[in-house]
This record gives sequence, structure tokens and C-alpha cells, in this order.
Amino acid sequence: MTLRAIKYDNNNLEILDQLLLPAQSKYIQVKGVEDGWKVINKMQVRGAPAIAIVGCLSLAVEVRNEKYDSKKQMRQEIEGKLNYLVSSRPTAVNMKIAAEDLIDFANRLSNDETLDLNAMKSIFLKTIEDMLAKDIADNTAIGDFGAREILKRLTGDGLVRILTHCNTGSLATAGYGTALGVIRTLHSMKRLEHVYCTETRPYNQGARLTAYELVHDKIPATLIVDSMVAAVMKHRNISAVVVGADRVAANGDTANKIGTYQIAVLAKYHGVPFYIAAPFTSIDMSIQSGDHIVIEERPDREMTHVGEHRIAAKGISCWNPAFDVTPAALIAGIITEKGVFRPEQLKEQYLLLNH
Ligand SMILES: CSC[C@@H](O)[C@@H](O)C(=O)COP(=O)(O)O
Repeated sequence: MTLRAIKYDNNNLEILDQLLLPAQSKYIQVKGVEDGWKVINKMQVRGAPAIAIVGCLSLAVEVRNEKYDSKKQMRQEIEGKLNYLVSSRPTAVNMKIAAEDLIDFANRLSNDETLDLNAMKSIFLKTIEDMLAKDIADNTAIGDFGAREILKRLTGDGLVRILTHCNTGSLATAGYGTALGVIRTLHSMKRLEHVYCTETRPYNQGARLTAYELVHDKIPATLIVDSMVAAVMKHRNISAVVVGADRVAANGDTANKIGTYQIAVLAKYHGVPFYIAAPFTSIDMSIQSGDHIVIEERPDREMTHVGEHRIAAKGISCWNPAFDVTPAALIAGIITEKGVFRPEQLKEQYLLLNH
């Protein structure tokens, strides 16, 4: 069993094929941007932070091997390739934000007359390579802030029971995870009694990937199907729900894996605090509300089949949105690497802390 979704050494990029987990652990080499686009689009790598890191590293592999005539040519090619990578999946914002930042950075390097082509290339590559370590550091900070926030509200036996949805762990990030990072921290503090993870139909990120991570780390956990959430809240005394995000709008509305919204509605009814755990790179201040988030629709086959096996009646039509938007009013707090914010505080805190 391995929990390393992304391997990058000596300009060699490999990703753990998440379509094959948990049955097989097999790495695939990503030789450049074309491969990067394909592994993201086919969901061989998935999870908002991992998508951005793999996309950018696929560009790094290509940039290092490429011979450019000028800094201007390098800058132009970088821009075109990053824009192409952004088109691989539309909902998670991390790749788009990384692309905008890197295009802006390449422009500045290109205009800096003190730098030659080689210097521009190595500074640019180093910036991408640093994303791996930064993501892990952000996730451990999210884990600490999130655990403290949840324990602060605690009454009763001192132990918590958490419900989570989809996969937000080492497999969705460079390591440790966001919502699953909060769970890991609670477990390491010996304050976690139990985790309930949803199956997360139709792609089963919960049953295949989160369950795999929880078993790997020996965290006490139980798998439930998506339709059991209300029953678990009624019968198992859930302390908090913690999930990840693909895009958080300026007002706190949050797009995450399909099914998140209904969990938030159920949490409200049962008086369970509902948290989003996400790095600043998942916050999109360019949109005021979740109404502007484009929701990816995936092929029917992901609903009608499990692997090669058809489970739905032939001829039935399907609707398969991969994400939904949870309104800010249902969110108790957004746990980031810079602190935990109520949705209405997010904009002000982001503008203050994002540098
Ligand atoms: C830290 S991962 C956060 C989100 O990307 C995660 O909750 C999620 O919705 C993943 O969706 P996926 O379709 O598997 O890429």
C-alpha cells in the first residue's frame, strides 16, 4: 500500500493511477503537458490541489527538456500550455490560480533584464517544484487549525466523531490532506473516536480512496453509503462534518464533490457543525458567489458501470454532475492554512493574509 500520489525526482514525474486503487498500486509516467492533461481529465489523478501540482509539474518536465530561442518564446509557450492545462477539468480552481500566478511570474522574469534565458528557466522550474513542499506545509497547518477549532466546540466525553465525504487526503494533495489532514491531526492528538466516510457515488472516492488511507493509517473508521448520512447523524452522535473544496467563492459558497450540499443540509437539521477545509489556493475571489461556478458533468458510464461491470439498466438516461455548491449559510467555518474563518469573514481575511 502506498499513499504517495505524486512522485517527482530528477525531472521524472509519476502519478499513482487512482482509477486502479485500491486493487492495484501502479505508477504512470507523465512525460509532459499532453500526458498531464490526460491523467487529470481521466481522473487518474484527482483532488483540487493534486490536479494543480501534477499539471504544473507536467509543464516543468517539458520546460526543462525544451530548447528555447529566447525568454519571450519561453514565456509564450508557458502561457499557452498553462491555459491548455486549465481546460482539463473546469470546477476545481487550483489549476487556474496556479496558471495565472505562473503566467504572471514568467512575464516578470521575461521582462527582468538582469536574467538570461538559463536563469529564467531555473527560477521558473524551482517555483513549480516548491509547490509540493508548500502544499504539505499548508495541509499540516490546516490540520492543526481544524483540530483546534473542532475541539474548542466540544462538550461531553472529550473525543470526537467526524463525518467526511469524498477523498481529501494524501491521494488528493501532495501529502497529509485537507479535511483528512484535520482527521489525521485529531487522531494523532488521540482525540478522535471514529470517522465515518461516505462511499461517494458514483466514482467512489470514499470507498476506494479515503477508506484505503484510513485503513493504511489505522484510523478507526466506518464506511457508509451516501444515503446513510441522516441515519448516522441521528444515531452516532457526530461532532462535526469536515469536507474539502474544489472552489470557494468570495462569499464562502463552496463547490465540492456531488453530495456535499445534501450533507450540509442534514448537518444543519441535526445541529452538527459543517466545515470546509481548503488551502487559499482553492479560494476564487474573482467570483462573488457559487452561482458563477462551472460544474463539470462527467460521462454517464461513471454512473452506469463499476469498472467494466454494468450496474444500471441499459437505455436509461443519466445526469452526472461531479460537484455541487453548498451555500455559505450552511458552513460553520472555512479551515485554511492561515486560520479558520466564518464565510462572512473570508473576503476581508483573504485580502489581508494572501501574499
Ligand atoms: C483536497 S481535495 C478537495 C476536493 O477536490 C475533493 O473534495 C473533491 O471534490 C475531489 O473531486 P474529484 O472529482 O475526485 O477530483
